[in-house]
Amino acid sequence: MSRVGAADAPALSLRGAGLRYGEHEVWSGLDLDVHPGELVAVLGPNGSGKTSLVRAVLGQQPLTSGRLEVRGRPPRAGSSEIGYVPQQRLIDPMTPLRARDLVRQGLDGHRWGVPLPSRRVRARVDELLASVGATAYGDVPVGLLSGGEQQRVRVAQAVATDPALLLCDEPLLSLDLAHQREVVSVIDARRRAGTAVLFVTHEINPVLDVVDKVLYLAPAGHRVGTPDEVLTTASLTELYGTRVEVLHHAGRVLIAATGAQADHDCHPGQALAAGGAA
Ligand SMILES: Nc1ncnc2c1ncn2[C@@H]1O[C@H](COP(=O)(O)OP(=O)(O)OP(=O)(O)O)[C@@H](O)[C@H]1O
Repeated sequence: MSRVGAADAPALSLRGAGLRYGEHEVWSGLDLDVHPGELVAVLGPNGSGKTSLVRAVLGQQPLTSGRLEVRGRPPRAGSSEIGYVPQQRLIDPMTPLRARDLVRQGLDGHRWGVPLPSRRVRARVDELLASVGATAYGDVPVGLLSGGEQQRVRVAQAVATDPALLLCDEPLLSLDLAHQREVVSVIDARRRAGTAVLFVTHEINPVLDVVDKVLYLAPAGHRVGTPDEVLTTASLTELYGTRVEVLHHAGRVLIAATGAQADHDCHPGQALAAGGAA
């Protein structure tokens, strides 16, 4: 995997970051850098704090300790330096917006004052639609598109301002394998062009070929490293505090929870079926 600018200053940096809600510590002591051209997957069971991390990066949730910086500055809600791809949720078929209108919102959403001339906007929207392979359905009402097509359009919307950091919050949920592959390849194209990507997911396998590092959040702590370092029986057994088996088969990672506590925390059926991150 060639990495564009791993030597450059990180687009996202966390140092000793911690978050708690009242007495409930979600995570603490988190150190993580995501450089331009890197893709970091955030994995972990339900309730491990993945969404809380996304909200912290978006500037919606203050840390309780440590530091979080986007391009060297504290995060700001609504920053054009962050592109956000939300969880896949089907858009109502009656929504009166075309795909290109949604993408245009990505351009206008951060902009104050004089609007861009409409010819330039149209050209930029066309370019963005083309970059995610959505030219053919740019004029189709977005609610009539398939889940995968909608997700491509959301990626185009998220990268409209050419953000330094692309934050993807379980963008593959409820997509079939073919659509998962397509959406991952669209996101990976941005990554290869130098965008830093933080990709929250329940399943590592759809992104295994493009991931540089993994942040695994778990009940007994967290770990950052390459997939080979983090997704091992020893490492996950330690993180869950109970026996977890990691198997590699046909280029996929299969995670099987065997202890009673892990059965509760890891959703082993999903993990075994989907090669998920427990
Ligand atoms: N605003 C809040 N106030 C209090 N507790 C919260 C708040 N938001 C989240 N939590 C708790 O913090 C923990 C982490 O939640 P979070 O939603 O970040 O986890 P998650 O890994 O995204 O979970 P899932 O995979 O189920 O979406 C959970 O125990 C949750 O109940």
